[in-house]
Amino acid sequence: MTSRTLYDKLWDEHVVHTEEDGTAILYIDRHLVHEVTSPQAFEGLRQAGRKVWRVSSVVATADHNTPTTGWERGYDGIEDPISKEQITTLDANIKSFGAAAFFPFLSERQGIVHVIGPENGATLPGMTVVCGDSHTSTHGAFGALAHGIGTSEVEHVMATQTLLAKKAKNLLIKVEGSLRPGITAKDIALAIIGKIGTAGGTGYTIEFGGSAIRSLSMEGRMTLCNMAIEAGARAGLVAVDEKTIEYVKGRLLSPGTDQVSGKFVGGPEWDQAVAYWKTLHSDADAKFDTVVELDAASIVPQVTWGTSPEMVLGVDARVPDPDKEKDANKRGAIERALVYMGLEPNKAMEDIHIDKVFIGSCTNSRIEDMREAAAVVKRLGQKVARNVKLAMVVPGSGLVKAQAEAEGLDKIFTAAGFEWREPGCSMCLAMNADRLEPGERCASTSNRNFEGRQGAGGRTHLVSPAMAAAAAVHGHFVDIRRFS
Ligand SMILES: CC(C)[C@H](C(=O)O)[C@@H](O)C(=O)O
Ligand code: SF4
Repeated sequence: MTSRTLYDKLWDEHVVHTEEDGTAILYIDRHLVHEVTSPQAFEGLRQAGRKVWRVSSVVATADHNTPTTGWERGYDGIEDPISKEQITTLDANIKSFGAAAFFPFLSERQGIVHVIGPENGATLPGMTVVCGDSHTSTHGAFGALAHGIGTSEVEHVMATQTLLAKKAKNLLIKVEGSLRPGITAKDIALAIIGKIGTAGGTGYTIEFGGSAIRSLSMEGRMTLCNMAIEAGARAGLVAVDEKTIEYVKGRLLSPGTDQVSGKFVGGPEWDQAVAYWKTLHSDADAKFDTVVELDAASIVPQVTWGTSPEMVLGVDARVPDPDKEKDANKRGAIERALVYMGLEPNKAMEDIHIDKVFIGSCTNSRIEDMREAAAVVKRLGQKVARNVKLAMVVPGSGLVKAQAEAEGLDKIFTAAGFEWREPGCSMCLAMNADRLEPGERCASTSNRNFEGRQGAGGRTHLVSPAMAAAAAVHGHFVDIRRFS
């Protein structure tokens, strides 16, 4: 057999039929569902008198609209009536259509869909994973073919367990060498987008490879694949290795987990799965359509200065000067971004003062992110700076929250003046009570810095959790390498 990339293997394993023009029908193994993109899909099924084709493929949670405070008041704590309706509609839909697992608002395992999927073993290597959400690329960290779909496709998958798709091209992004102290997966992701641009991955499935990627934890790999979509690719992938298998072992829905005790017991199903998972890597001589290489040691802490993730520089740089840009289109884009962001050309990134800090989102709200941010706060030993009106830490799920609390991380945050919130998408996007006011500037660990993303007129700077924590304490961006 000819050599294949990991993407080729996953594709071949799931393709049911291919038309002459390349349109294919893909079988879908896992369907993750949240409250924003599912109501119309369920309504469509209802109107057509259809059922969900494979209920056991559905795992659902509420995340975008859930409040991050006031949980003691239960559903009454959801102030916004539209948010409340979305959340209760999901409850009702899952009740009538069913699911393999549902982690509703207020439940212990509730959280951001891209955090709870892997955490509960709903995401497994070799699966096709879809969700009506662009950051479904996150799950590719497990060697799963995972991408976001639209609401009409959500209904299509529910009705047929398949998706119409066209095969993308193969792009290998190879990051070799060792990261410098203080540099994280978030910095790799932003550095990649800075290099290839937000359209660099368009039409491709990206496989992230190289020694620096292999050295990343599963959390780091998820951060990286999460942002594949911001690089223009619908899916990102990392090959399966021992870390992948170790992470999956003993998770709620993983094979080999005893459903009564919730403990790992193993058995033939697990052994067979592991044997298959070990084949989930690109063959040594597999051909990629494009290869991009980065040197890990050259990556510095990244901070976005503009209104697109590709408008990013090292924290040791200065805000770009449009007058130095020869290309008229690029110059115009820089000028517009600087006006929106309220920034002067040539200002040192370290001199940018902030009003709010948001540590959370499906990019950076896992336990490792909480640990990294808390470690910085602890090391600096100071409180949140006076000019910072609000610094909030929002764990990605109830389980992350519980784990962080068991480790005492919440105490480190609250003692320093951070707010420790309930899990959800929170201030990543303005769909719930957490948002920026017009003109407010935020150091955010999320993945999008578009105009108005965190609230109308809000100004977002994307950074790693460590950089966000350091910025909270100093009141402006600082080079985390000085404390690492
Ligand atoms: C609400 C949802 C459809 C959206 C997405 O697709 O990504 C959101 O999660 C986002 O991050 O913008
Ligand atoms: S945390 Fe942000 S990016 Fe992730 S799913 Fe929620 S809104 Fe989308």
